[in-house]
Amino acid sequence: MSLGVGSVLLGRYQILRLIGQGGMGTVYAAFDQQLNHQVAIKYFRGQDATFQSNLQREAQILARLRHPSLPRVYDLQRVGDAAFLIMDLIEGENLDTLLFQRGAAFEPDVVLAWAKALAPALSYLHYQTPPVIHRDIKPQNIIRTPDGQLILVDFGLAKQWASSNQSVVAYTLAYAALEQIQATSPVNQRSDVYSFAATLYHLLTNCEPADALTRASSLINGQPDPLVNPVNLNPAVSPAMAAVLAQAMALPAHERPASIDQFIQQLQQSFYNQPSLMSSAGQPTIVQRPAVATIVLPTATKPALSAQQILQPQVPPQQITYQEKSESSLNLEQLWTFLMVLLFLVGLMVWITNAMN
Ligand SMILES: Nc1ncnc2c1ncn2[C@@H]1O[C@H](COP(=O)(O)OP(=O)(O)OP(=O)(O)O)[C@@H](O)[C@H]1O
Repeated sequence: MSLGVGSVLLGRYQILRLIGQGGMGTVYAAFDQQLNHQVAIKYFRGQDATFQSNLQREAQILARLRHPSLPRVYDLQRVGDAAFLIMDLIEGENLDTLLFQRGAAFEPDVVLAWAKALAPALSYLHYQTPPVIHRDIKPQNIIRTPDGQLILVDFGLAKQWASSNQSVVAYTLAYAALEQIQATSPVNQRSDVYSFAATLYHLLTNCEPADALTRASSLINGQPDPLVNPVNLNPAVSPAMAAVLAQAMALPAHERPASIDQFIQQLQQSFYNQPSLMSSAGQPTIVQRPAVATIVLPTATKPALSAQQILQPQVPPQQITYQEKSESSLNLEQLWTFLMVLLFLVGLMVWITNAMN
């Protein structure tokens, strides 16, 4: 089936351009000639009957969803072994493109604001009955619209059925949780917590995180976890924020925050309670000493320089000597004053005794 630019699909949708191609299908922008508006069409081809009926069931669930940060799904059309999902066309740039254009990591306050804007959409998916798991959260699937809104695209859709098909990769390795890659245990909202944290890690460091499979095999072979501490990649990230990300990217699912809400709460607390070594403007920030106790980096993700070492203020030895010196001279002064007062009192008593005699 030809889906060239200008061709009309299903007697109604004129293909405007190719948006992108993934493991499961191809996404096009099209013009709906019946309703006179633009849509996005995801084209799945060469799928068997089981996949098609699962896709239909899931599309029915997605069509019921209404959230300002999610595209609306309108229709699913099947032609032979191909299927077309019709949904809102989200205009704008995805965060992967924005990161590439910028060529540098985003500031923690910007990433935190984005995370807070996206979290309600993910929670909304997770609170559905049954829960809708996104399964492919990554910078490429988050679009910033021209008015600055963030929209999460490409959610859920039949990826759980695709994962049983060896020829289809229904996730993106760098952001996928271990249980999703290995298909050892059911994917749940904690799997999305992993992918969401991996996405934020990428935005905060401009580096793709080491994938869960590589990390797991390193640990099995007694090697250190290759996941680089984000503090070492971007000093504007605080050690506390890095610790929250590390926890959310824990390889065992049960060690991660139980929900997106919990993760966001922890991330927000880490941002406001624990300053980084550099302010977002690139100026050194004073690091509060008492916060050392709150830093718990899992040993698996310990950086070359531990959080404890980074936070420990380096006091030059001569300063300590100076402080010791000044303290002891203060004691001598007090002793000298005390002796003078004692001498004066003894003299006074001698004078009074003589005067009385
Ligand atoms: N409704 C939409 N509006 C605009 N762009 C979209 C929409 N849905 C998906 N996209 C974009 O289309 C591109 C390709 O998506 P696609 O889902 O094919 O790729 P993928 O996520 O890499 O792989 P997969 O097939 O495993 O989902 C992505 O960059 C995504 O941002």
